[in-house]
Amino acid sequence: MQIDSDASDDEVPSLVQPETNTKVLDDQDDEIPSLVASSKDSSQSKVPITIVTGYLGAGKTTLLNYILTEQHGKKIAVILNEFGDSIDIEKQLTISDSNSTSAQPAPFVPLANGCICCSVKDVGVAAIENLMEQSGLFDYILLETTGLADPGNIAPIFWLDDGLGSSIFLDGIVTLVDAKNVLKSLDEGLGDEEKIEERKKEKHDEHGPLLTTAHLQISHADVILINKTDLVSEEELEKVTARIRSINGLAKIKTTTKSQVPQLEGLVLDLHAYAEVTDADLKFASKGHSHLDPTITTSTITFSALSRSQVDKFDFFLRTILWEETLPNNTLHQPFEVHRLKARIPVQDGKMLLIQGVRNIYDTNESDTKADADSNEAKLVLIGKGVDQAGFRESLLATLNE
Ligand SMILES: Nc1nc2c(ncn2[C@@H]2O[C@H](COP(=O)(O)OP(=O)(O)OP(=O)(O)O)[C@@H](O)[C@H]2O)c(=O)[nH]1
Ligand SMILES: [Zn+2]
Repeated sequence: MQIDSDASDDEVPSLVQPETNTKVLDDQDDEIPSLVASSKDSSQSKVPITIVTGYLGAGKTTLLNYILTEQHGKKIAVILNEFGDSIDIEKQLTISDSNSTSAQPAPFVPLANGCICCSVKDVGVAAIENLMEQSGLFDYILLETTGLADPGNIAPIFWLDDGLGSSIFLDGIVTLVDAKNVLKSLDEGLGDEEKIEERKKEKHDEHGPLLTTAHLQISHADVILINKTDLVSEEELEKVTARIRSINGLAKIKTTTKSQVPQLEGLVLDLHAYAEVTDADLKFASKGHSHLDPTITTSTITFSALSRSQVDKFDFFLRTILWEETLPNNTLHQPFEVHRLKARIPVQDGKMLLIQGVRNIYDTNESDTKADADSNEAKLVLIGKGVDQAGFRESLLATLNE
């Protein structure tokens, strides 16, 4: 089954071949799922969306096909998305905001296992809104982005409380990488002097190796599937895994062949990656993995529980690093760029601050969660460029003790 045409960019791909659809039907004669709204109140509940990203040919479509034929008890809307960069998305958002009723209805193709497919070739976000008007038809959205998409531009659209986020919530980002080609893609930011000079001008980026799309897709991921394991040796696979782990210390990493994930729950569906900040995740990231990649690293800053009066100071620190890309109380730092951020910060009055961030957006929740006896320590995990410089911790401590 093919639901995406890789060869052609201006043709709406045919989503499901009829014979495949029939075959799936045959497999489950006794249980034909209905497309009627489930018993829970779907007008109230938000629908989770998982963004599936990955470099050209990494196996995204293969993964979606696999999910569409697996039994998972969910009615999944699959969206093949062709919006590439932030400019396009913003344009589409504006169009669909002012004119959402006239958005072309996307063609839906119901599948026997309860999935529905929808092609969103050019309409982008408008089609998702159109989908939402039919909520009740499905209870999960999977969005396949094009090979060159930067998930850092897409994620905030679905994470924010206003706008589209009101009916959809971002469950997480799954990045597929091609085990055979990913190291080459990551190294593209290093070589070719002329190209680097050119891109430096474009990006106003004067320091260090350049970010590649592969870096962006790995640094923003909550789950990384290293696919095409059949094409590499065990040693190569270990090398790839270590390099990816050094970039993103927070993500779950699994290896797959033909995108066959061992289980969908927790690896593709229901990741809760933007809802939870677990102690286990942060502890894992804090173990201090090797710095194998010169461009992006994961860095953990640990410090003591905050007093109530330091909570605002911590927030000031976050605003300054995320919005101004500078370190407060430190004028000598190297440039940096934060892609992903998670923190668990105990406050002395017994509360716990749970913080999530993607690029320059962050969200702080104060919970009654008690700190574990062995981890009354505050942890801030940062993934990005230049986040491992010592200046981060010094700046944070100076700001907290002002
Ligand atoms: N050898 C091998 N081939 C694979 C594997 N997974 C997928 N492929 C093949 O790789 C090619 C690309 O897979 P797709 O699933 O179309 O990749 P994609 O990420 O959707 O690609 P784009 O849409 O072009 O970005 C197809 O021919 C797949 O059959 C794998 O684990 N091993
Ligand atoms: Zn594809």
